[in-house]
Amino acid sequence: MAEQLRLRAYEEDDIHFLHKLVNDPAIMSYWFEEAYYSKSRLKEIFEKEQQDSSTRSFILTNGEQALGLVQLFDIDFVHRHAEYAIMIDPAAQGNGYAAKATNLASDYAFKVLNLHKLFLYVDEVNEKAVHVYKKCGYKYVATLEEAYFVNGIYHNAVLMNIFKRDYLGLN
Ligand SMILES: CC(=O)SCCNC(=O)CCNC(=O)[C@H](O)C(C)(C)COP(=O)(O)OP(=O)(O)OC[C@H]1O[C@@H](n2cnc3c(N)ncnc32)[C@H](O)[C@@H]1OP(=O)(O)O
Repeated sequence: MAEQLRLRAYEEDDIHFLHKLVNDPAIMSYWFEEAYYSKSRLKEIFEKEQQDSSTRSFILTNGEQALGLVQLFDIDFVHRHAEYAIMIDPAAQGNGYAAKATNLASDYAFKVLNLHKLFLYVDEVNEKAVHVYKKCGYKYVATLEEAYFVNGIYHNAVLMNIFKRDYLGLN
């Protein structure tokens, strides 16, 4: 089947898919989070999100197949910015999906939500992710020294951002 990547709303049924990813330390260490999520906690978070206009959680799909999770969160409709994050199922990694998903999220943020800016924090050692973000137009802003404690040591985080005018070539 030809590749048909899209983002769709994260549904309650996706908890089973997500449960595997958010309990994987190889993923969650790069989200600066503990890989410790029960299904009931994920259900609570899901239900809270349904009442919360500041988050958009998407499942990246190819046809019916779930490939990963993409989030726009802390969406601020006054200042018109949001934070971006992504995780791809390890079974689906290495296929170039991350840049496509990141561009789909930027499309949504800038063309649907009319945001002005997206930003993200990425572990300095996560070179693959940094490469993807640069490829998608994110620019380096600053390094936050020893911002997150991961696997026994403090890691520097890199703050990156992208503006709507640059993404859409409106300059
Ligand atoms: C703001 C945040 O969300 S930061 C946290 C990001 N999430 C994570 O790190 C969680 C765990 N990791 C993942 O989920 C995934 O590995 C992701 C999302 C980081 C990347 O998705 P993948 O499917 O692995 O990568 P994908 O195949 O799409 O692209 C990888 C790109 O990086 C390049 N790459 C791979 N390794 C490296 C490296 N060590 N240094 C630089 N570039 C690299 C590849 O060549 C490819 O680039 P190209 O398309 O220009 O050739």
